[in-house]
Amino acid sequence: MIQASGLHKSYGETVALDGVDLHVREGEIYGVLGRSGAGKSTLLRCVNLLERPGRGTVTVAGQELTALRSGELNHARRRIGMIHQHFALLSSRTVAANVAFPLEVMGVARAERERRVAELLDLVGLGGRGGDRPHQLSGGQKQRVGIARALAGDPAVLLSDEATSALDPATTRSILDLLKRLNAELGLTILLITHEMNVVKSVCDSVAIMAGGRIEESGSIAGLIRTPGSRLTREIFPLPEPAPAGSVTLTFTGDPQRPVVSEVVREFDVEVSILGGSIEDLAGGAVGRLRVALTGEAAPALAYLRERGLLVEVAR
Ligand SMILES: Nc1ncnc2c1ncn2[C@@H]1O[C@H](COP(=O)(O)OP(=O)(O)OP(=O)(O)O)[C@@H](O)[C@H]1O
Repeated sequence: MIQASGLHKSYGETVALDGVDLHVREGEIYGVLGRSGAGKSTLLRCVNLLERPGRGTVTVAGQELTALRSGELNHARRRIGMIHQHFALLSSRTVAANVAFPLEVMGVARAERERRVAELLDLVGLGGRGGDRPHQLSGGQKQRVGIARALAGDPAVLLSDEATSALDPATTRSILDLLKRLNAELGLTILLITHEMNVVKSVCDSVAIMAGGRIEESGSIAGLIRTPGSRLTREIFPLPEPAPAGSVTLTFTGDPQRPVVSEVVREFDVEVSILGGSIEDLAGGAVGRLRVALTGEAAPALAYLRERGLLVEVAR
């Protein structure tokens, strides 16, 4: 649904994007995670061509945006909604008039506009609040207005620029739940940028980790969790690094209740000491990571664990 290839962008001497490739599949929630200055906002602005990349191409919903002239580009951008950290609402307009704004720009007739605005406000849980002004709303409600406005043009893709960074944890949760529901019910593809691992953990199907204008690691979360040495896994499950020589780190997906450790102790001549670990609920299900020291006949026990689908990493 979104394909960016070889994106470069510089501001004077500062290289903000240094050869970025991004592939977001239709219907997924894709997170771009990175610290301040990593290049996330620049990447997002290049995806809808608010910023023109110095090199590289961007294709959204089958249309190569980098090949379009400005008139055609404005039209193509209707398929791309965007929400912002500080909501970007017009304070002089009512909630309904904020949501109606893109429809006015598109030339949608008044009766149809009113019908659509009422429908969008219901969709985001703000039915009946159309007459309010933005200052009468909480931060979470303002972001709901931002989401309704972004959906007004019936976009194929929603871009989210740190949409929950200004919100408290409970409100963040409710906005993430709303995005997840819109993704499931409307089939909306969502590309979000964030510096918060919690956002990635709770809603994303795929992720790209950015640093210094480059993507260091990307892919589906389920796939990265099963990739030896994955940085994402290390960041979600922080264990002391480097792992002590000879220690074994086990990553398991699926049923966290399954007694794999007691199984190996029972089946093999080994003893297991637990050095650390945790279990996390990710969007795709529970994942656990456990660091252990094995004494005795370790090799057949490790083979047994691998056969059961665990990722087994032995520190040298
Ligand atoms: N308009 C601009 N003019 C000059 N430099 C810029 C501009 N926009 C971004 N940069 C620089 O490009 C680099 C990447 O910035 P960008 O805003 O994309 O990072 P980010 O990961 O989104 O960080 P943040 O979360 O702080 O916005 C930074 O060094 C930044 O200073």
